Amino acid sequence: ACSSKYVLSQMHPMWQGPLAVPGGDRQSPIDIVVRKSVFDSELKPLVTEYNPETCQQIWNNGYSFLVEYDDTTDKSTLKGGPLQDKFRLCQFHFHWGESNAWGSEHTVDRRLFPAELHLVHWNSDKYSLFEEAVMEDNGLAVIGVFLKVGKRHEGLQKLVDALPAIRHKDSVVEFTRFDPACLLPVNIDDYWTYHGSLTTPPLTESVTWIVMKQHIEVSHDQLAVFRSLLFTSAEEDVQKSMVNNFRVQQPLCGRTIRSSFS
Ligand SMILES: NS(=O)(=O)c1ccc(S(=O)(=O)NCc2cccs2)s1
Ligand SMILES: [Zn+2]
Repeated sequence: ACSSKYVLSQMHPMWQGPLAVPGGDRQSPIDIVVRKSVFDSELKPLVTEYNPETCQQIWNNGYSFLVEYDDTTDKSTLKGGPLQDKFRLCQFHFHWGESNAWGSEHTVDRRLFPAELHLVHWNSDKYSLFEEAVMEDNGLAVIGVFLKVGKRHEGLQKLVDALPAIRHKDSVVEFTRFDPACLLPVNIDDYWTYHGSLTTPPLTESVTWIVMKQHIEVSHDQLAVFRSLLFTSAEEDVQKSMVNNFRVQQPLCGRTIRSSFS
């Protein structure tokens, strides 16, 4: 539906359906067909400068859980790679399945991963607020990292231990001194990049996606704690497990996916 002319309810509970956006021809997520990606030697290495002191809170927004950073100054930033400007980290979150067989939003040659991390940044050279940047063409940059089930991720455990306190939608707890760099793979020089959108409402087509080729490993038990979260708030009488919070894949619509590696 590259030029769909309709949009279903933006409050579609699970956005699982073919939630289309008027004229949406650069929607996310997509399948990354490796042999169709184009090596671009002009792509630079990514430069992340994250300051753990800007970490503020962790909360359940009813779609995922988010770790939010103070983005009132350029303290935690991303530049380089495909980016012309400096981008400020505002939050990171994950998408995962009810089983280890699926859960990621992007796929690589149709391969699904059990989960996917998104580090969300906005263009602080051009805009003064995230809310502005989210509506603009080159407003956002999101780093995607695939998760595989294997050995325990020591850096992730601090975050896993905070999850029981935010089981219900709209619960929030203070969360400080967390360095998101510990969640990046060893090699961040190899990535795919393409122009796409947010994968949840408002679905705006303002994202430069940077999807890492190398995954990180987390343990089965760590991922099980993600699944203990709930979509529903404490007041609701029917509680629903927060699982399968990924969007269905969207048409490429002729877009080119570039790779930083040959
Ligand atoms: N999956 S994604 O990175 O394309 C984003 C979608 C919406 C985002 S948001 O920054 O507007 N926050 C709201 C959020 C909703 C769900 C998780 S976060 S980020
Ligand atoms: Zn996401």
